[in-house]
Amino acid sequence: MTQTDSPPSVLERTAGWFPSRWGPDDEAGALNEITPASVLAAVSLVRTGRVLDLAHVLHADVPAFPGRTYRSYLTTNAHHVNRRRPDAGPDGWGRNAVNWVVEQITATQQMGTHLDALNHLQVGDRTYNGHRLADIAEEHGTNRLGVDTLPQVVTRGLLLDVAAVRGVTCLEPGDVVTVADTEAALGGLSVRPGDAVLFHTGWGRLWGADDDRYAGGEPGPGLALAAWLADHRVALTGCDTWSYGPVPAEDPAEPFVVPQTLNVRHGVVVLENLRLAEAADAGLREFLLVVSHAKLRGATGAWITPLAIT
Ligand SMILES: N[C@@H](CC(=O)c1ccccc1NC=O)C(=O)O
Repeated sequence: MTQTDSPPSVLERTAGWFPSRWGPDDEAGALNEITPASVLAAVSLVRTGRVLDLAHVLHADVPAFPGRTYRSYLTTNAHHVNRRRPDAGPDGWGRNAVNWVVEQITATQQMGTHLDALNHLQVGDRTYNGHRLADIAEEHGTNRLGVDTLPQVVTRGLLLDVAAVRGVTCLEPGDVVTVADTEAALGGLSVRPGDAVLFHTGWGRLWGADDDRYAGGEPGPGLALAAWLADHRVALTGCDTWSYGPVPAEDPAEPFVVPQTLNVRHGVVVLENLRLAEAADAGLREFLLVVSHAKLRGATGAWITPLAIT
């Protein structure tokens, strides 16, 4: 957009996007592509019994987008209170001296390894399936498209090692992952409806090693690849980066347009901050993927620990 262009209206920008292919009331988006038959096919990929954990550990200092926070406070008060109960022994409650500790967590969602719900991103005020934020916002979250409305995921996963295809340890911030990279990384494999396509860019190697660089930008799938993934009817996709798609964006006038288009237009669910280096180093390519998320009512996302099972 040059200074003389006026941006398209939300109506123009989203023309033809709603209702989604799964109907106006759908809240599952492209996760509808996962069927009992595709789950069975995915399960048949399990041969070795190896389980790879694709999540990072979450704590207060992990890299994140400004405004997102996670704090955890341990409370040990029960140790004191239990000793003062009428039936306490000298060391705790009861003859068995039971005590406990529990932490209080204050946090935004969108921290650590997580899944974005289809209410997280909008074009103007429009979400997936065209809902207006003004109509779905409640005190606690949204009354549609919250993460609790997304099905839990068991599907075929593909890990595409873009860093290896490019012959680098790590792509650079703003590097655009292309359809050609994807086809090269696929080798003989093909993408099927309902698949989860995960991209290893090497960026995740910075997590905990150079968090400022990690959070300062990222490589990622470009808009053409996002369209290709939607055409191939993938259910979900994710990267070893804090968002999804290149930052800086391909067109600086369109920040975060890749996850925005995947969510709002195509209903494709995005996973972020995946821990993929170990899996890439192990040569992981095609596997059973299990992604279960906490059913937080109306929330914009949820922590996940994706499991790749071979
Ligand atoms: N989901 C993360 C990071 C992210 O992806 C993001 C951050 C700011 C604006 C748009 C984002 N796109 C989400 O898919 C977050 O919202 O903090």
